[in-house]
Amino acid sequence: MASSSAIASSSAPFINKKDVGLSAFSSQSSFSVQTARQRISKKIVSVMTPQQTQRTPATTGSVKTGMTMTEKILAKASDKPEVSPGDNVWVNVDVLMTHDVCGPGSIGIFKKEFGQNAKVWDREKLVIIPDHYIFTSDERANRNVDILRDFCTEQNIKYFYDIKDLGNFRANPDYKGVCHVALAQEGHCRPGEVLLGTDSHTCTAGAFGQFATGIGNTDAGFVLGTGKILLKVPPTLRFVMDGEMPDYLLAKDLILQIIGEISVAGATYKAMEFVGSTVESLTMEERMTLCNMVVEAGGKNGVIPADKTTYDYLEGRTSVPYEPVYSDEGARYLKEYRFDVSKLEPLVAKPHSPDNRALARECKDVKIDRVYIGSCTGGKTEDFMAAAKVFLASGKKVKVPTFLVPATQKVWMDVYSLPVPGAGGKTCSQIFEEAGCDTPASPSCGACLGGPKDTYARMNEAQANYYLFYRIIDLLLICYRVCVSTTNRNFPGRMGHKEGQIYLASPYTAAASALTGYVTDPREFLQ
Ligand SMILES: CC(C)[C@H](C(=O)O)[C@@H](O)C(=O)O
Repeated sequence: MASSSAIASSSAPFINKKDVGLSAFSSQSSFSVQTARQRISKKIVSVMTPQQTQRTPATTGSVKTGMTMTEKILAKASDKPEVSPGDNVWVNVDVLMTHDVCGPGSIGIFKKEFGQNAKVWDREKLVIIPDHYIFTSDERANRNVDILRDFCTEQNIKYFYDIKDLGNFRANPDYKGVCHVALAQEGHCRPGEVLLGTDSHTCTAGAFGQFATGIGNTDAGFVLGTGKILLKVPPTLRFVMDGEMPDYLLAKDLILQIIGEISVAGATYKAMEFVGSTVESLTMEERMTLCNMVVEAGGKNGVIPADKTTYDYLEGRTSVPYEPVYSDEGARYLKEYRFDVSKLEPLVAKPHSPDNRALARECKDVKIDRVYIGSCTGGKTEDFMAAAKVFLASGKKVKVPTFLVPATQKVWMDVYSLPVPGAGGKTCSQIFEEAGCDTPASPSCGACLGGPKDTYARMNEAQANYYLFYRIIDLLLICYRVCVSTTNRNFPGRMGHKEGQIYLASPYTAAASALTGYVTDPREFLQ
């Protein structure tokens, strides 16, 4: 048994480190440093100093430490009464998702380690979603989908969202599109569970009050064989967002605000818990946008407590019983940030980093040559509704090519069928057509991460045959290789062209920018 002093010295540094991060806006909120200090000292009282060797009732094992919801989910999944940040625990996995880019590699590792005839641990807990490089003639990309299909047949996998006819996605009723959006729509995201995926944006599912994180192919190969993973429990950062959300802001602005504040490394291997009245007011799709980009701050997972909004969304989508968990009153947070959302303004992340934050209104001098609306971050039904709202309010036509890539087949249907509020029954697709946008494309990850050369809306580089000619054109036009995009990453080369400049923005800001031809604050059209 560990001595009391050992417990004290291992616990104390974590608690002593607890401090409160003040956002640029928190000084205007009701939050006070004094309150934070009082809370910290309350915590320290319950920790034994190294001199206290004798046990007193307050320090016996009968007193449970408060846990965050991330810790609670991991405790439950590892059959432990309690876990603490830094603990390494074997976790039982509820759902493993993989796609066409990482599935074949994960399957290869599974077969190598567990044998050619091995069976996956649970044919109903594996979800396979081709979504990345789908509408392409690239043979290796096509082969990846074939490998997934063969594996699913061999293993009798229950949830495989296949696509065979690339010429007409609608001829493939099982095909969904972007995995993170499809997982939610198909009821695979459930409060209190552990969802892993071979994709960094698997953190999106934290919006459902579950532990969701991306893993590599090797880990996925192991999960395929055992249904387990060894995880280090992350400490939690708490983001309290209060205040009424102005009607020119979207969740994308909130997460760009946070990443700009804490940097792309600010949450490395940490859980990011989002709470507060603003978060409670967000729809599920907006909550997904918030959690989707935690990985752009290095976060291990993002998480939002489940509530009525969550349960309503899940109604009819899943029949699997689930058990939501909530952070304890006395849970330990590494740091707390507070935001008064009513004071925030529309933002962009300038090239080439998601933390390169700027106010959209201060980037008016940035001329653009295209707009891209799509991806797991910004290609959901509500993202298209938001863009349509701006086009409708302006009554104008776009000035640059505007590419629309619905995340999933359901989003595509919504774009063509749901009436946009206040538009006299018009659908998004009608409004987009009137505004002069490109016709909504087949659902997939599209050009969010470049993809093969023939990917729709990819920012392409000069072709080899005409290299010199195109290189000269490229150099002449270089200042116009600029895209405003609702996606999540703007690293060099991310959407294809290695000299491309990507400004990450909300669907409001993207649509406003399409109408002017430069980075534009949506208030120009929404007020
Ligand atoms: C292809 C995949 C491994 C990658 C990821 O993990 O995020 C992609 O989805 C991305 O957005 O960059």
